[in-house]
Amino acid sequence: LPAPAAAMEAAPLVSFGVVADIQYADEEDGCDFWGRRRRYYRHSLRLLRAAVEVWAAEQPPLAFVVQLGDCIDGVNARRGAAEGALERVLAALRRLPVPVHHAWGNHELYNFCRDRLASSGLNSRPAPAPAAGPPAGPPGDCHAYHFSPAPRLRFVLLDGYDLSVLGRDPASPSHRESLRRLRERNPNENLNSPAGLKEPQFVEFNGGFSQTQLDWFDEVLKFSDENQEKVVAMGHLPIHPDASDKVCLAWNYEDALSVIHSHQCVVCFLAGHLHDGGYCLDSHGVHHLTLEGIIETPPESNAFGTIYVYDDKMVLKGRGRISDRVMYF
Ligand SMILES: Nc1ncnc2c1ncn2[C@@H]1O[C@H](COP(=O)(O)OP(=O)(O)O)[C@@H](O)[C@H]1O
Repeated sequence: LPAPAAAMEAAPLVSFGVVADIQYADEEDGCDFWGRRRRYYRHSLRLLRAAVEVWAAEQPPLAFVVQLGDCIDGVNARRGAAEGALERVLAALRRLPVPVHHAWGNHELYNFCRDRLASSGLNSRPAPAPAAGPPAGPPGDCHAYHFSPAPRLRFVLLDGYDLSVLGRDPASPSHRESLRRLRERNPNENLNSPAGLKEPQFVEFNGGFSQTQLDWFDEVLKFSDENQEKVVAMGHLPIHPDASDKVCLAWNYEDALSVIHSHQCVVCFLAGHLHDGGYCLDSHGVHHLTLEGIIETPPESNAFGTIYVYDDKMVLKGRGRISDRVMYF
């Protein structure tokens, strides 16, 4: 901003850091499934540390950071390196004096079962639960919750792998139900393949939202509507086709969108998963921002951002291959 405009800009209600798909592993560079995109497994930790340095120096200080999932890569599981890799990522983030909210992605679930995630540093559900307002989260082991960092502003973290064949005991009813849903729409022998599917998001590396989670989400948004709050919702998986490719969406993204669209309060949905990033303003005025992933970012660049929330807009200051963006409400 030119100086006079900058001087007129009021302080933000809150500012926070965002980062997606770090996918750290102490491994040589690799590539994506198609062999087209390089994945910088080892450098990703250096890029995260550089992000943390920038965030830590920000004035006014950030209120929190959102890590949108896939913080370590599935290759760690095959090498018995999951715990060590996670500890390195969490240690980098611990240099920040603010809380970090962690979405759980497919790569967390390649490395850990949900019980282990719940007892790890990736369980970011605040304790104790808020005294007033809607329930802190849905019942069960879903990693979804809400918090209010400033008056009239609420953040809701959703768990897109609540319905999933990843991270749950294959003998559990929830795994069986998820596998049934997946097979119903994906007849491929390799359930990671979207080949020939009418709904290409029905692959094993995605997941969905249970009705229990959607009902809870609806209850939170009802409370926010009644209290004139603005809501930023977020999760690993994108929920709008115009902010994603056809494959990388949550299985039942339409259900999450209908909950959002039946309320006034949601202004933005933040996601990761799609390493190329994406953005759209949907038909109901909700901004869908999918962040570029660190893992496919060359070591000389970076991919993280800071979002400043004002009464009438959110301003994304992107670093490296993430662009600046102003999102009006
Ligand atoms: N088109 C596809 N057909 C079959 N398997 C696929 C396809 N795309 C991805 N996969 C497999 O699905 C898993 C997740 O894909 P990947 O691209 O690594 O996801 P992420 O972007 O979350 O790292 C990998 O095991 C990958 O080999």
